[in-house]
Order: sequence, then C-alpha cells, then structure tokens
Amino acid sequence: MPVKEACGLLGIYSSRMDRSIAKTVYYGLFALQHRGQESAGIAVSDLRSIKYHKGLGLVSEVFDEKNLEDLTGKIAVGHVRYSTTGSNSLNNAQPLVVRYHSGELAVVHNGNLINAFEIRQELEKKGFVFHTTTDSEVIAALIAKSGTDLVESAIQLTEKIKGAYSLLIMTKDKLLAVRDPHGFRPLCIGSYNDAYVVASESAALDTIGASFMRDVCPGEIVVFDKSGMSTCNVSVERKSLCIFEFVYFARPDSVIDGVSVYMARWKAGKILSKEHPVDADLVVAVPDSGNVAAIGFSDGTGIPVGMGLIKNRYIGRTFIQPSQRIRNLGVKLKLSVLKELVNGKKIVLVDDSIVRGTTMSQIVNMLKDCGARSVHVRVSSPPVKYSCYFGIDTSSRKELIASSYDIESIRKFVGADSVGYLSIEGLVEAVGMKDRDLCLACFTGNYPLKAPRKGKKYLFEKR
Ligand SMILES: O=P(O)(O)OC[C@H]1O[C@H](OP(=O)(O)OP(=O)(O)O)[C@H](O)[C@@H]1O
Ligand SMILES: NC(=O)CC[C@H](N)C(=O)O
Ligand code: SF4
Ligand SMILES: [Mg+2]
Repeated sequence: MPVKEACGLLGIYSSRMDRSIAKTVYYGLFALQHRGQESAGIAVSDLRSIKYHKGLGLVSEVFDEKNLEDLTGKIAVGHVRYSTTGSNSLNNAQPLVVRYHSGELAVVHNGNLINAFEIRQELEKKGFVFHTTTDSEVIAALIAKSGTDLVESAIQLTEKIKGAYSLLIMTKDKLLAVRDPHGFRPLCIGSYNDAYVVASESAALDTIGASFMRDVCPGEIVVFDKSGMSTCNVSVERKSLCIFEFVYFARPDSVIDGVSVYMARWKAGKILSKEHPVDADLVVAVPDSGNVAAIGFSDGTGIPVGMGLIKNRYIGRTFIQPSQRIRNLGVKLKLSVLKELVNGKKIVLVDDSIVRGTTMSQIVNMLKDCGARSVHVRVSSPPVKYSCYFGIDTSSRKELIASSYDIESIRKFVGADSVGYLSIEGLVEAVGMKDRDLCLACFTGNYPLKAPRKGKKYLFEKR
C-alpha cells in the first residue's frame, strides 16, 4: 500500500565457522522481502573482521553465488530496507558497518527514531561526522562512542534513543538483539543445529529450517556470544505493538507475540462481515493482503469467495514506485479481473486497508467495466487518518483519504455502491491482544510517544 513497509532483519550466531552462513541469511531475507524492497545487505564476522555486501534492489538482485561465497564466518546480520528516514540510496543501505575503538560494528535497524535529529545535532557539535542520511546511523554512532562493554553500551543506547527499533548489533565476536521498550516492531528468536537465529518474523525462521524459540520482549537485550544466549531486560514502557503488522505488513504465516497473523486477518474479515453485512453473490479479495480477510468475510456470511482478481505474481508491492503516475499504472500492471466470474454479480470487494484510495478506486472501476452489477467495498481495518512515525513511511496526513473525507465521500471517490470499514474495537478483538498493548495511532491519533518536532523523511538531506 502506499504506506511503506517496515524493514526486515535476520541475524545468525553459529557456534562454529559456517561457510554457508551468508546463504542462510540470504534465504531468510528472501522470506522477509515483503518488508522492504529498496535495498538489501549482509555482513558476516569470522571473529577477526567484518565483511559485507549490500546493494540497491531486491535480495535476488543484490546477491549472487560469488558475493555470498565471499561472506563466510560465524556471525551474520542481514537487512532488507524500506526507507523511513533518508533517501533510498546505496549509502543509506544496511547493514551500517563502522569502525570504532574496539574494531568493527554492524547495525541493522527496523523502525524509526523520533529523536534522531536532536541526537545527531548533539553528536555533530562534538565533532562526529555522519556518512548517511538515515536515523539508524545515530544508533551506530552512539554504540561506537561509548565504552568497551557492548552490553553496557546497548543499555545506554536504549536510554538515549526514542521511537521504534528492533535492532541487531554485531561485533566481531558478539551478536545483540534489541527490541525497544514499547515493542513497536516484532523480533523473534529461533535455533537450528548449533546456531541461534533472530528474525523480524517467524516465517523467516520456518524458511531456513529454524525452530521458533520465543519473541524478544519489549525492552529486552539478548546477547549471543561464546557462552551461549543470555538476556537483560532494560525498561518496559507501555507496550505498543504496531497493529498494522497484523493488518498488512507481516506475512500471514508469521506469529507475532503469540498471535497468528493469519488468524487475526481471518477474524477481522469475519467480524467485518457482522459489522457491515451486505446482500451479495460473491466475495472477492484484493490480493495479496486482502486474501485472508476475504475468506473470513465469506466464512462469516456463507457468501462464496472467488478469485475475481488475478495478480501477476512477478509484480512487487504497488508502492515501490515513488510517483503517483507510476503508482496508478502499478495497480493495472499487477491486477486483472476474471470477467467470467464477476460479470452480472453483486460483489463484496475486501481489502485490508485504504490509504490514498488509489488502489480501491481503480479496482472498483475495473470490476464495473467487467460487468459487476454492484461493488460493495469492505475494509478489514478502520480508516487510516494519521501518519506514522514509527517505522512506516505513511503518506503525509493530507494524502490519507480518510483524514479529510468521510465514509460517504470515500464511497463516491472509489465509485463503490457501499463502503464499510472494520471498527477499532473489531480489529482489536480480531488480534486478541489488549488494546493498551497495541499502537493504534494511525487510526486514533493517540501516539504512544509524542510525535517528533522534526519528523520528515528527508530530515538529514535538506539541511
Ligand atoms: O489506498 P492505497 O493508497 O491505494 O493503498 C492501499 C492498498 O495498498 C496495499 O496493497 P499493496 O498493493 O501495497 O500490496 P499487497 O499486494 O501486498 O496487498 C493495501 O493492501 C491496499 O490494497
Ligand atoms: N522501515 C524501516 O524500518 C526503516 C529503518 C530506518 N529508519 C531507515 O530508514 O533506514
Ligand atoms: S501509527 Fe499505525 S503503522 Fe505506525 S506503529 Fe502505530 S499502528 Fe503501526
Ligand atoms: Mg493490497
């Protein structure tokens, strides 16, 4: 959706040298590709030094046999990026690898800091030189400038930075996994053979044959080194796991903090069908992220679900393209209507979210062009009215259709016969967590942390 994603992380600590460690990270990143498609990178430590390779584009475009073979070692971290602070450029790609007093350091970050500007200014005044325009570099800088005990440095880091961060920090002989005290973004731990794995989503563990052990807790620092795995809890604020992970970002086969993303989406669809029933012949999903909610809607009503929209499986998520013109084309390149199925039918069209409304208005149009008698739009999340500052590059508020249009105006805009959104209570019920443990700010405007004074994506470019 024209809300950008969340970045994906994967790290491995193996108790022995592993010639194929980078390949394993590669497959794990491949499983996390939906979280970021702008750049990818892997850094590996062989206990003496850190080598890395990164580039712009998809995991499969950045890596080949040759550059993976060069990355052998014992510890590794990988990243797929969607930029939230700083442009999409090679310079801003992660892992960020820096030299510091104790050798080298590689950092991968999922989330977005809300006080990066202030910290960077403070460090620049002290003579620090920054090489990127991302918020993530302040994390590397703060670790690099503190003392020699990495865990102590990480604790100090968590006291200083504010916002959303699931992090992996690798030195030549240690791997640290850190989740911010609010637990905005997911992070989980697994293991295979004699290795520990840390990943943004459990689906990536499944892909590389690792078994799930547990989630990293909000406010926790987990250390992997020659003595195995140990943990230290720093501080826990009010938990604020991003509910949009369940709505859209995460894969349906992931389980986040004990909740199956598939089940949450299915229940959201079912509850939506009770909140906004409609007389129709066929439920059609907007693929991909509307698929599971459409099944839930169908199961909740008995209206059959059919593949009225076919997705070109080689097209990435619509919002990769930056300009509105290309984005408009994107929907058509990506989806086509199965005319035989929709012709003459009353359709319930289910999607997970409406952001700018671009996707929905085009699809309603396409369905009507193919003979649909009526199109009833059902959305398995509440209206997105507020921007996100915690690792999702939502459009500015004025671009969010629900921030300035009411439901009836949205219905007119998308050209549907009716529009129904899931309520906030319905979505929270579908996820099954307490609402106080979730961030719901893009629906409610109640931010768990004060919105930053300077929160623009190109904060460090335009100075
Ligand atoms: O209102 P808009 O601004 O058009 O954005 C909303 C659409 O974008 C997302 O899908 P996307 O195409 O990104 O990815 P998907 O194929 O994974 O659903 C989301 O699922 C909606 O379909
Ligand atoms: N989507 C993310 O998690 C982005 C991480 C970081 N803020 C960046 O822009 O690189
Ligand atoms: S504002 Fe929305 S997208 Fe951002 S963290 Fe909160 S729930 Fe997630
Ligand atoms: Mg979609």
